[in-house]
Amino acid sequence: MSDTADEIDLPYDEEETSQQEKIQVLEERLDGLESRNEEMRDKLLDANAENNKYQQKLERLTHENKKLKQSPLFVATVQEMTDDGVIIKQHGNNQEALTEVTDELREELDHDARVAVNNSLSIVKTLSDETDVRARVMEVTESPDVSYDDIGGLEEQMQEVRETVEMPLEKPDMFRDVGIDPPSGVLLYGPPGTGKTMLAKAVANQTDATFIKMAGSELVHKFIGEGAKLVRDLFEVAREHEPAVIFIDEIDAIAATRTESKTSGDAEVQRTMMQLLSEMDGFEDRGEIRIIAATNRFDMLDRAILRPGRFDRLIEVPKPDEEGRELIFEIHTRDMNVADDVEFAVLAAEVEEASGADVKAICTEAGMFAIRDDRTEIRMEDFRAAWEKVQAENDDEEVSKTFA
Ligand SMILES: Nc1ncnc2c1ncn2[C@@H]1O[C@H](COP(=O)(O)OP(=O)(O)OP(=O)(O)O)[C@@H](O)[C@H]1O
Repeated sequence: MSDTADEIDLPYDEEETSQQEKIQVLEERLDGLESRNEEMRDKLLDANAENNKYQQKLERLTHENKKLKQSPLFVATVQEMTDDGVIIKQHGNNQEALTEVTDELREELDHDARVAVNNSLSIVKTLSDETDVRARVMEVTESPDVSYDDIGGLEEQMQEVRETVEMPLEKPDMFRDVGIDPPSGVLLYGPPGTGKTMLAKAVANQTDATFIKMAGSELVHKFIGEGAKLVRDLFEVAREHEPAVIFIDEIDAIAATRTESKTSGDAEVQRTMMQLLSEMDGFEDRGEIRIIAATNRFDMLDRAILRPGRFDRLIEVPKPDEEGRELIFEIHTRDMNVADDVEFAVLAAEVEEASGADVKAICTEAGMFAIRDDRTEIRMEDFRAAWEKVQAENDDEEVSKTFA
């Protein structure tokens, strides 16, 4: 292609063509070039979008890869510092071991120091104090910013959570006067991304309670040997923060049906679950603490945790129906600049099988599509393209879970 005006090959004979003809020919050429330019620009945008998609995929896979490579650490306490190395005692199984350390690490260590060790019992890092581990697995929010208005399509579930968690916190006297015990624990079960965490946060917000969240999988997989102790800590932190709502996510990780195998991992899980049950059983005068647990794997739960006095109120949180999806679209687009032609009822019908979390992702992605197209208004086509993208991402996640 020519870069300078001198090099341009003119589509007419300079001498013989009239001025009028020249203008016409040049205008035609300009039109052609403009439309080519437009085409190239579209292609470039598509390529950029594609590039973005692969970039995101790459990031996700890199993250997944990193997660897979991180093996869990065990917690131990330093018993003795000897010339031959450091004697540590593992939590959980109380096994002692002699391990070598570098001079730098030795300086940081002391008798009774808590350390994290890897599979071969080498010290990986020192844990400064108890709150360190606590902070890693416990999320404490004085006042979560989710209200019932932010939840779409779970009317019945909201009603039930309000009766079983909110009422006992707000009107404990009523239960006493009537002479019944409020339900001990409430178990929310259903597919991922359907609003279980939101429900627990909203009830804490409504009752001005502190929201304390712990994920079952972190309890048993992050710091092996600490599970039971962390459960004790969890209830202690709740007592310190009354009124409080304890939310145990992925409870199946600590309360899965007992397996026959007696691996140390299983024993650890058992100990953690026993601690949870004993905290709940011995929690007669629970005061202003309510417990909500959540799971995506109801089928895997050990029935022991569902006995009366434990998680004895079960609430199913399903994927939203069409009406629910429409409400969730409305909630998540409250602050978005949506074009007049966008009809959430139509979209809700189209995004069959979408969870609440999917609908939220669609709204954010639709906004991204508008930005990419240099627009500030989000159109119907953006939402549709976003649904395609969210579906593709969900499929990718399924694949990486299968290979994990
Ligand atoms: N019913 C809903 N109404 C409004 N937003 C929702 C709803 N369900 C999910 N969402 C959106 O999806 C996000 C994830 O939902 P949430 O964490 O409550 O799901 P969950 O059921 O606890 O999922 P998981 O089982 O994966 O922990 C929320 O932050 C919210 O933005």
